[in-house]
Amino acid sequence: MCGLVGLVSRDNVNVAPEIYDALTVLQHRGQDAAGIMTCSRGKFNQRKSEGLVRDVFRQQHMQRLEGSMGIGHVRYPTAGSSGPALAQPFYVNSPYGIALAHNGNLTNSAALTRALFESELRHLNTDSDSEVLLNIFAYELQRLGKLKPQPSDIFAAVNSVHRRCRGAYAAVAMLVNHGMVAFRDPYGIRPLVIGYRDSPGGRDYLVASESVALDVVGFTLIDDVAPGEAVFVDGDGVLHRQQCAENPELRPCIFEHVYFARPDSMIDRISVYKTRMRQGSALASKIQRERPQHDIDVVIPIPDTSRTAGQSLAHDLGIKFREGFIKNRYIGRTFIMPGQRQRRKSVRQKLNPIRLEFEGKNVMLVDDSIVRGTTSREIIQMARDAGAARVYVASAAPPVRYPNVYGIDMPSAAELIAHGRTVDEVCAAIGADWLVYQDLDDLVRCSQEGNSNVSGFDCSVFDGKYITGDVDAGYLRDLDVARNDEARAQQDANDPAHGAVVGIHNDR
Ligand SMILES: O=P(O)(O)OC[C@H]1O[C@H](OP(=O)(O)OP(=O)(O)O)[C@H](O)[C@@H]1O
Ligand SMILES: NC(=O)CC[C@H](N)C(=O)O
Ligand SMILES: [Mg+2]
Repeated sequence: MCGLVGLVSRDNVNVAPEIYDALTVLQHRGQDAAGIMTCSRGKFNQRKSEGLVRDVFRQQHMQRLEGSMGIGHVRYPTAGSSGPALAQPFYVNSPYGIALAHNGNLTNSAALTRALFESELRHLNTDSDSEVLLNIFAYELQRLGKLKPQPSDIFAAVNSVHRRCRGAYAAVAMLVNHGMVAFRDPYGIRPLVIGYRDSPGGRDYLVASESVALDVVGFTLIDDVAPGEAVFVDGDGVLHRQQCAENPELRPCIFEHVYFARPDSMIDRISVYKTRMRQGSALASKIQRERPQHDIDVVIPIPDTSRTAGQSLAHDLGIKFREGFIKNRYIGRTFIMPGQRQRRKSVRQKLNPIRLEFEGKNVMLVDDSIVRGTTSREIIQMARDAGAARVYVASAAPPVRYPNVYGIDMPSAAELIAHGRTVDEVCAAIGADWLVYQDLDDLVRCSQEGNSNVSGFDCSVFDGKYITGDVDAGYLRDLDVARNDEARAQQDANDPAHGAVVGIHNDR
């Protein structure tokens, strides 16, 4: 999952500091690389590199990032290699000069790459699907041949993107002298919002992956960008919106509600926080139904994400809720780290038990999800080492059994602990005394209660049904071979530099 931001201001100010602030609250969506591009006096300025937002941008970079229009990105790789060359935004010089930032994952980037190369005579310098998306958009805009593109031209190009690209894409692009456009795939798999702020020079617009980014820089939410819709802020600062897909149908990724998004975000008018509270309540009902005579003494969340669901679970069960694990606030999210060794080590560095909450007690540990099982395995052992009598585990999401192809880095079924295992087998594999999972119907209901107009969600990691209809066994096999942990470690060993940043000057 990546995070993106785009800002156009009518004031004659540099927007880079605000983009920086917005990226810091989207950091949970991607920890590998970060970048900002701005536009001033008909030129792009850029800084992008591997690392966290706070490490990538120094004062000298911020000074160079001049301009009242800009876009930014935090990356969590799901396609291509890691490394500086794949940090975003991406740039093409023609037409107009376009920079683009993307959250999601294209499922037909191999076919599109061939078409771009063989028929459209375009060069791609990386193996990033986001560079593919940018070039498809650029090619479709160039074909229209306008010296000054009108909103209808921008929307026509987005329509062509929808016809050609498959998979998940929320994107923001900036066109030198002509404005900023943001669009969301026809299923709205990844989130995207737009907000405004009135400044002395007129109305400013901000698009972002999550509404928290609007909050932190003082913008008011206008709306979610609808599935298939494009929003375009032209060179005069006027906002245009248009539906650009033939059959849009909102099917947002439910894993955003489970894990990815911040609880203080609203996605498709659904409060992530309230949804997680409902998840805890639904889980409590299941426990009461299935084990009315349980002997749980205390409910302990595995920080951070499960704290919200853990509270309502404990409340509804009428059991004490205790913070039994303290999180080292300087360690990032472990699940989105590359490589299993780093993930396992980080769990130990990140969480430390408070012994007295465990000694002699039957503890129910709550997590939002169990994916590879890295966290639960370690945590259960830590709870036992801290003296717990019995260790029960509850997951606010159902078993994760299928790979994700829409922007979450779970490419390999074999790496998922619940793949091909029954609940009892997972329970044994993680070393718990009892394991209870949320039912998928309940999970969907918890999200839907926030907005009954959302008639369905992409639940592919739980049910193996891929909403874009183009993901078959062959695709999943190829993805597994190319991107499982071992394959990527091998790629890193073969090409540690992952290529150089080609395009715009990006000094250190
Ligand atoms: O089964 P696993 O493969 O370990 O993945 C699942 C775990 O990873 C995530 O935590 P993470 O540390 O990434 O972030 P958090 O602090 O937001 O909970 C998630 O919240 C689970 O705890
Ligand atoms: N998680 C994402 O949204 C990733 C975006 C893009 N597929 C990349 O790998 O850079
Ligand atoms: Mg966690």
